[in-house]
Amino acid sequence: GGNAVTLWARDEQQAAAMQAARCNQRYLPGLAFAPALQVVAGDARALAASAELIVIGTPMAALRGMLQLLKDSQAPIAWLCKGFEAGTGLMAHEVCAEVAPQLASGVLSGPSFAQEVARAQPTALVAASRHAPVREALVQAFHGPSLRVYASEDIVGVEVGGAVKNVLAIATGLCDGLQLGLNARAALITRGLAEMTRLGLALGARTDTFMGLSGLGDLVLTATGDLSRNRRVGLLLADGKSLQQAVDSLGHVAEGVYSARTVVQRARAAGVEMPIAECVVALLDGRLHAADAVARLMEREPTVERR
Ligand SMILES: NC(=O)C1=CN([C@@H]2O[C@H](COP(=O)(O)OP(=O)(O)OC[C@H]3O[C@@H](n4cnc5c(N)ncnc54)[C@H](O)[C@@H]3O)[C@@H](O)[C@H]2O)C=CC1
Ligand SMILES: O=C(CO)COP(=O)(O)O
Repeated sequence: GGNAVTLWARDEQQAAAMQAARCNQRYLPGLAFAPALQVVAGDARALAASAELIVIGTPMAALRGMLQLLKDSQAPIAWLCKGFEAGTGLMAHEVCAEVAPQLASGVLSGPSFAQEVARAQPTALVAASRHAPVREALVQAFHGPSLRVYASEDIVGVEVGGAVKNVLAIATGLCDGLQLGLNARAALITRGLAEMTRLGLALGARTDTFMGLSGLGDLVLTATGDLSRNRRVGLLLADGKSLQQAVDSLGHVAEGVYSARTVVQRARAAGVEMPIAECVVALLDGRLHAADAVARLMEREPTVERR
């Protein structure tokens, strides 16, 4: 978008290699950096002091540490993480409220495989924050010819959508790997969306958010798109790989593996039924075989169709 961007990396050697090659060989090979992008390592706090907008692009597990590092920043700050924090079960904005409540913060989320965004393929995102200046800064910085950025005040809904769709993508990967059929996949996505919505409403989200980019949008993308790491975990498990083998063979983070338990724990605490997510956790824990998971879901009592 013509903005001057500084990419800070924690690994000095990696930063120097990217700056020299003008490319991220490991994650986005063959895609040249824009001239306005500079890659650095070193003192992140000092760098943040002169930033107009800060974006944290790490897995959920690193968010707390990054917020601690950047907690004195004056600039609006947003994260890209999709998950609930393992151990605490907190959403990203709740982690921020614990670590740095004074920050003007938010999340940029929605259906967006990094490879496609980097190739400037058309993509739509949602910038969610309770602070109007953060929403405005994100739209102004990222909205452009290949990226539409919609604003939302419903950060709870957007973060629940981003976390739960990863768990459901593992389920649909399993479903497709076991060749259960297209009907089964459509059923999983639809009833999964109902689970996501129920949890979101219990945590204070708005219903319409789940019909939006970070709900239905990201669920459809991740559950059906083979670029998804979470979907690939499901496919590998269906192929008989252990969870460790599946995670090792990805070489990238699959957030659903780490947030599935916390999603289910928060649902139980809120009195929300999430049978598909419960099956994913039982599968990941090795307490259930895939074939038994199918039977468990199909043998549930008949009920009315509702959220
Ligand atoms: N890759 C994708 O297509 C998309 C990813 N996301 C979300 O963005 C988040 C990050 O995903 P990826 O970039 O794919 O993950 P990744 O595993 O590639 O990690 C991103 C970067 O964070 C760095 N990092 C890890 N731990 C760190 C720490 N403690 N301190 C500083 N840096 C650290 C890694 O070295 C890496 O360079 C996840 O929550 C994911 O769900 C959201 C949309 C699309
Ligand atoms: O969140 C994503 C796309 O919106 C990326 O999904 P995976 O983490 O499953 O690759």
